[in-house]
Amino acid sequence: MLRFFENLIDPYCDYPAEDRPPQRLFPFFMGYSKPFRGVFIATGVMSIIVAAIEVGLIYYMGRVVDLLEQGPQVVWDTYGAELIAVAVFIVFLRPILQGLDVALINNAIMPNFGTLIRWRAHRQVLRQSVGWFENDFAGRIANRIMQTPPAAGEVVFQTFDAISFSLAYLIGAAILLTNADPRLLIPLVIWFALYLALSRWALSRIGPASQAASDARSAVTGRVVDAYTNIHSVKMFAHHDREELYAKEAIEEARRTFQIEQRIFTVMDMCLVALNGLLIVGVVGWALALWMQGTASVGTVAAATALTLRLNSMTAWIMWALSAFFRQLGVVAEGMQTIAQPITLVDAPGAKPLELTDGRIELDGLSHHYGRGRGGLEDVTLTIPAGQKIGLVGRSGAGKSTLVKLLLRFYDAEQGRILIDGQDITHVTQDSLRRQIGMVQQDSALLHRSVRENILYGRPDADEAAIIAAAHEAQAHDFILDLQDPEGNEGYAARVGERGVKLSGGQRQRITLARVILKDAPILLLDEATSALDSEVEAAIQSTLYQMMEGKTVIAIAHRLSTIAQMDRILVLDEGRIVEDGDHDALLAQDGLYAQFWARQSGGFLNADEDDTP
Ligand SMILES: Nc1ncnc2c1ncn2[C@@H]1O[C@H](COP(=O)(O)OP(=O)(O)OP(=O)(O)O)[C@@H](O)[C@H]1O
Repeated sequence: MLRFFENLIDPYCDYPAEDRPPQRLFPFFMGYSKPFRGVFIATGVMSIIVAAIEVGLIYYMGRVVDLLEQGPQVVWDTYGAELIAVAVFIVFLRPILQGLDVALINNAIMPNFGTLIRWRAHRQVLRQSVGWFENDFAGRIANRIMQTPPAAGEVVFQTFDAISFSLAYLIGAAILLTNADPRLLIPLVIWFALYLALSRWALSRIGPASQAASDARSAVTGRVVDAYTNIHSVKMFAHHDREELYAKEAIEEARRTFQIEQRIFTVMDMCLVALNGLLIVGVVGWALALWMQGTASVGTVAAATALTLRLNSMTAWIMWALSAFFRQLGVVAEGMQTIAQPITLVDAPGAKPLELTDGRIELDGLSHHYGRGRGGLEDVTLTIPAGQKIGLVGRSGAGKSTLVKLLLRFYDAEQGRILIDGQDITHVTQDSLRRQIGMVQQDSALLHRSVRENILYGRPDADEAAIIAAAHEAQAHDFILDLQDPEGNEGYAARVGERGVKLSGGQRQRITLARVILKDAPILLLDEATSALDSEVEAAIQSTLYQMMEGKTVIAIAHRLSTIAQMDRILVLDEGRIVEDGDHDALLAQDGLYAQFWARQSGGFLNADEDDTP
């Protein structure tokens, strides 16, 4: 039966992905929880019914006390049927109604609400640009994705479990006291006013305090994960102490912000106990006084006492629930800093897929400085005819990788445009653009999955024979067969470790090469594609690469000039500008930067950090 409630909402149901999600908490929350609206309403109604039953029971207890005055025989003869009906209600109907309420909260809302938020948040974040990820810690982003859904779930839970229930209970209590004697309402109203004032005081502080505490916790995760992912650097430079200190700063900040949050709770708890004391003395004392004057029955005193004692235990719970509500709202607000960020690099409205006919690339006045006013690329204008093979050289930081990343639209160029076969790349869909481009990078990180899955990333529908053929071409097949991971998976099924750390740099590079071979895209970008290989493997791969380049437009970045000397055309970049353009012989004859690089290479390496300005 509970499965019915569990399946009431599909957390993975379709929804329009928003490039600019609402920036304010309430609209954001409402937007995310749209599929739950019906269930929320049903739960709210059920909570009110359950609270009404609770108040009704107390009222009935008072009535029973009053009835007892009439003697056993009269009570049984006159009210026997009524008592049996109430008993049947309490034993059978009440558990069903309360069970419905609990099942809606526990089974329909709780597991699905957090899942929905986590799923949508992850999808939203995954759509962010490369630049967006470069500006934050992966650990902090992950932490927000992880801690926001349970916090949002808690907010909803408290709303229905505590807040709506207690409101309904309070109203019921007021009605009951008024019925018994309207004067009994006075202490309740005074108490409620003071209680509201206390809540306001506490809640105005809890929200910001918990947001700060949550922010500090995310910062701890960011720093800690940063150290773990860069554990090689930490060990190599023997920087344990520094890393400890770096993390400790964040941990201490988390402690400090948590302390501030906890202070509010302590003060709040103390005030609450005092307030409740007032309530008990006020209502029960007044009821007793009324009874002494003969204007209230014993039953009224009993019901008023039971009600206040119940309110007394409930207020602590409500206050706790309210503070949990606002504390978790603070966590959600903090998570929104990541989840609700607008996606700045999006497909243009009505963008069509890139239609690649020849593979001609044009750069028109392209400038990009990563928002800093310098560095990157400076006014690059260039036409690469279809099928031309370009070698791109220049010192470190000259802007070579920037050019390649702009071509892939990892960033939107600050000025100028890029056309592929006459189509501006900002006007076509990003997916179609990247599908037409194969890229092998200098820093070839792999996904922590099997070798097979990593190679398949290039073309998910490829069959086993195609995977193996690609691995053969990339000179990777033999070493892949020897791989084994700690779980005992071997060969193509072996997992490669986070970012591929369990493989050598050359092995990683060959697997990324295999996946680009499998992808077989008409435009090929090679950013130091063979930099991690020994010369024997590199020689073998060079011939594969030349085969791969057949009929494709290619841009290859290399510091080892021998690997690009045979390209159709070589471009020299310096401080973001193209300063030389021609084939190997022409550039040598020009006797400029390229000739200097070539002359300085011993065994084919460009000493890129030296100042070799002509
Ligand atoms: N994500 C980024 N944010 C800000 N600045 C960046 C970013 N990436 C690169 N840069 C800056 O842009 C300039 C060009 O960098 P780029 O990576 O394009 O150089 P490169 O020629 O490829 O260097 P290398 O040969 O060392 O790979 C550098 O000054 C670099 O600091």
